[in-house]
Amino acid sequence: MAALEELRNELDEIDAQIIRLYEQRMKVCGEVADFKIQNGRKVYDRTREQQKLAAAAKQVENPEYKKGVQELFALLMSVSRKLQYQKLSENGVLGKLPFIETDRLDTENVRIVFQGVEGAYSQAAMKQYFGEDVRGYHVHTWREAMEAIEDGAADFAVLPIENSSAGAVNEVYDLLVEFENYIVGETVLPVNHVLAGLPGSKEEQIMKVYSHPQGLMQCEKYLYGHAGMEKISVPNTAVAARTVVEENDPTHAAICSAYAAEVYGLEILRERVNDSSCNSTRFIIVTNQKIFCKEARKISICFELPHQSGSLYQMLSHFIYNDLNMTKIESRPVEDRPWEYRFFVDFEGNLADGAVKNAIRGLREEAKSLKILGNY
Ligand SMILES: O=C(O)C(=O)C[C@]1(C(=O)O)C=C[C@@H](O)C=C1
Repeated sequence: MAALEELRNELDEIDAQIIRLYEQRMKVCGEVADFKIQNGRKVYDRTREQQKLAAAAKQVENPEYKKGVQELFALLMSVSRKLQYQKLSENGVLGKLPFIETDRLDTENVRIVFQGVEGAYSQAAMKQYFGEDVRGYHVHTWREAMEAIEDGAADFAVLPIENSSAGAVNEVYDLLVEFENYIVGETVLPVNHVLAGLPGSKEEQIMKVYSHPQGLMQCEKYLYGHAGMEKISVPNTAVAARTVVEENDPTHAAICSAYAAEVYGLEILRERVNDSSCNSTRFIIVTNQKIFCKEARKISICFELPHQSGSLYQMLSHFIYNDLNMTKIESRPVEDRPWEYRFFVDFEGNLADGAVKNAIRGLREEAKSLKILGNY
């Protein structure tokens, strides 16, 4: 058997050839890009790539290596596309993104809509972002808040998108796809729930607990330890507090904020019933204009992918090759297409950055549909 040193020398020689061939290949890819710039052709050619992968597999003698060769070529073509998009970007043919850059958000004399009633966490988030004196009003559902923005009845909506312990607020993700509204800001609100009941009632007496499903989820451990408490979902934590007052029953309580308890004249029976001591909710600020601020640092997009092996991997390569830091990925089922998914990705960057334009161009060509949800 050959010594390791010898085998390594052999590998070094093979690798030197691969490197030379790689350089030759990339040089030709650069020429392909020049041709495409001149002739207005798209960088990504799915049919050609599929043919290439099939042809490469055919040329492999040892069947055990077929898969590896295909993976290698998929990667080579992905790197080739990155180089080509870079060239397109340098030649100014990447086209403008349909978003207008602004110095800062105009938040003077604006009207804000939030879901819930007086005392809702969304209201607290609104005040945290826009200030105590902001003009806000509430609606019953997140959909109504989105409609108010689309119709121009309000300038901004404040919607919860994610909780640190219960995860994504799925319905809001779906509404972002359905409506032509865009994210322009975000704010993270620490969420400390209390158990609140009628004045004079006691924690031991409580048989029914009202809250938003997310509120119940965030207090699962506490509720598990109090098995006698029946959990009842209502549209909002502040609605839960109001319901307790309306029902006027000392065995009923709400999981809500201390502020909601105060607004509805309830007594706090137990502080901090949330499982996590750092429980917090991220709220997004939504408007109907396609705008982004100069100093915006996060981009949210969503896309659907062709139902085929490796398509997500290829999409994600656009972040890697453009050095963009992806901070979050979520998936949601696509309506009426069982087992197909839409992906929601957050990544760091500004829509005016070359690397971002480059990545979005690539993503747009490869995805079945791509929507930029906002830069904030
Ligand atoms: O043939 C092309 O049109 C190319 O751009 C070259 C190439 C490759 O690297 O082989 C790269 C991107 C296309 O999607 C297909 C193939």
